[in-house]
Amino acid sequence: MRISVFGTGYLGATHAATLAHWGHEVVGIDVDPHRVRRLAAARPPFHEPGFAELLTGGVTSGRLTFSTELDAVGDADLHFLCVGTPQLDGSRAADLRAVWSAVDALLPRLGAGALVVGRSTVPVGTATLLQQRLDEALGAGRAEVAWNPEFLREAHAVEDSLRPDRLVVGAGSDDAADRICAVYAPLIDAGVPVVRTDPCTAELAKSSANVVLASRISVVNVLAEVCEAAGADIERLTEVLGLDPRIGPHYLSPGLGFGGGCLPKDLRAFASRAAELGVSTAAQLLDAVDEVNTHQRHRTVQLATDLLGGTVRDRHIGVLGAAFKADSDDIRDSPALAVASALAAAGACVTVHDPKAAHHLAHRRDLRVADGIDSACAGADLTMVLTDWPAFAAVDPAALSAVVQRRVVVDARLSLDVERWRAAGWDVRALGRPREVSLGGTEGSADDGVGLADPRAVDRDLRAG
Ligand SMILES: NC(=O)c1ccc[n+]([C@@H]2O[C@H](COP(=O)([O-])OP(=O)(O)OC[C@H]3O[C@@H](n4cnc5c(N)ncnc54)[C@H](O)[C@@H]3O)[C@@H](O)[C@H]2O)c1
Ligand SMILES: O=c1ccn([C@@H]2O[C@H](COP(=O)(O)OP(=O)(O)O[C@H]3O[C@H](CO)[C@@H](O)[C@H](O)[C@H]3O)[C@@H](O)[C@H]2O)c(=O)[nH]1
Repeated sequence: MRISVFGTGYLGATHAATLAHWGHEVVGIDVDPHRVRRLAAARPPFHEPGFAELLTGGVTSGRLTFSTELDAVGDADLHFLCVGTPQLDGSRAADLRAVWSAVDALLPRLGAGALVVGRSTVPVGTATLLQQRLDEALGAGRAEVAWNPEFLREAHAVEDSLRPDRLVVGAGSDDAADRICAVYAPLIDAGVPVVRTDPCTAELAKSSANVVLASRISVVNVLAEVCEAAGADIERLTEVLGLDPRIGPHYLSPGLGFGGGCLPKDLRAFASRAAELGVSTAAQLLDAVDEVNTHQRHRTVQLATDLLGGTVRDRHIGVLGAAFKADSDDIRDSPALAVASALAAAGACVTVHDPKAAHHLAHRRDLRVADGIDSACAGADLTMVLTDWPAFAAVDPAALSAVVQRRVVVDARLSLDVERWRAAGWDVRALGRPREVSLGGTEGSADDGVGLADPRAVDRDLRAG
């Protein structure tokens, strides 16, 4: 099948390469010439495990091309929309300008029977408006709009594309639904469940999933705060919750909360659209989810401040992580970066290390960037693990003791082996974990031996000099 893919970001580039892998002839269209040049040369513009191989396979087969030129769409008669739908400036709503612009660009190229298939995450009702636009411009029945949302996770984009757990096909006609299903024949033959529905339900299927996921994280983080206040342990608590088959063990990790290019903006766009539709209770619930999420960032900054005796000014903080999650270089709405930035704004000397996202920080004047864990933490009064990279969990705390000023770590992703770190003399703090007085304290560490488990002790220490 000859297919065009509009937008070649995390979603579109992965989708285009996956389609070519299945044998389709695919052209990826993007307005960003730099991105297109890289992709055409089989050089991934972002970090995504397995993507380089998939891209190279497609480009070298000749089935996968990229262009900024609309004429490259050629005689493709199925067009996927994978452009960005970020949050609109000054509003919670989604910014759909890229969607409209891609459709306007496509209009003169749509022959009779053309099918435009949305894959971007959009507010419910978008497909209906796009269909109206096509009908007005081309005449009713000439071209059809359908929605086929994508559920891939960054860091797992390739495996999620090659082996999704469901396909949602939202089309107004059986013909359109059949043509979309034909694109995914290898998946359907392999038994991936397909839900055929109308475009509105398909649009909602995607945004609703992200609303549920975001809400689940905020619920867990509320439970973590209660655990902390009550002296209970959130990790044992989520273990118990996960054993209930109605809840399940996945997506229950407490900590710094959700970020990225999807959950935060999709949550807000959903609330905004629901309000437009007159459903005000959605915003009541989802604003609370959003507030709880932001609260995790404030709590983490506050914890750092407390551990440094009430002020972070001129204190050295080694931050491990800038990406919004492990195995990604994406820093969109990254909780890690939000915390690092807030601490720098409060006067701390913040040095950040991230295995893949550091290139995004080159222009930042408020943050120093280190190319390794040791250099990020050299002389640190406080170490903070803000992204769940396995490399951070694998750090040898005894070895790190030699480079830091004080052995105090904030484990904002609850990813460290607490006993091991405590055995090496570290004071380990995490949102949701009971505040244990560290047995080894910081005695014998590179600092002056003041037990940092008690913020008042730090305060005394810092005031003393
Ligand atoms: N990132 C994910 O994991 C993921 C997963 C599922 C769904 N989504 C959804 O997919 C959409 C894209 O997300 P993303 O993360 O890939 O965004 P992105 O910012 O990485 O990529 C968007 C791309 O669209 C291009 N673009 C903008 N206007 C265009 C136009 N008129 N014509 C052609 N290209 C244009 C941009 O230059 C950019 O390369 C969003 O709606 C998002 O919510 C993303
Ligand atoms: O138990 C958890 C799980 C995740 N997170 C955080 O939540 C955010 C989002 O994580 P994840 O969902 O794994 O990554 P995304 O790539 O943003 O994927 C989400 O957003 C995509 C874009 O819409 C959807 O396609 C996916 O299905 C949906 O999981 C990250 O900051 C994670 O650190 C937690 O705090 N606790």
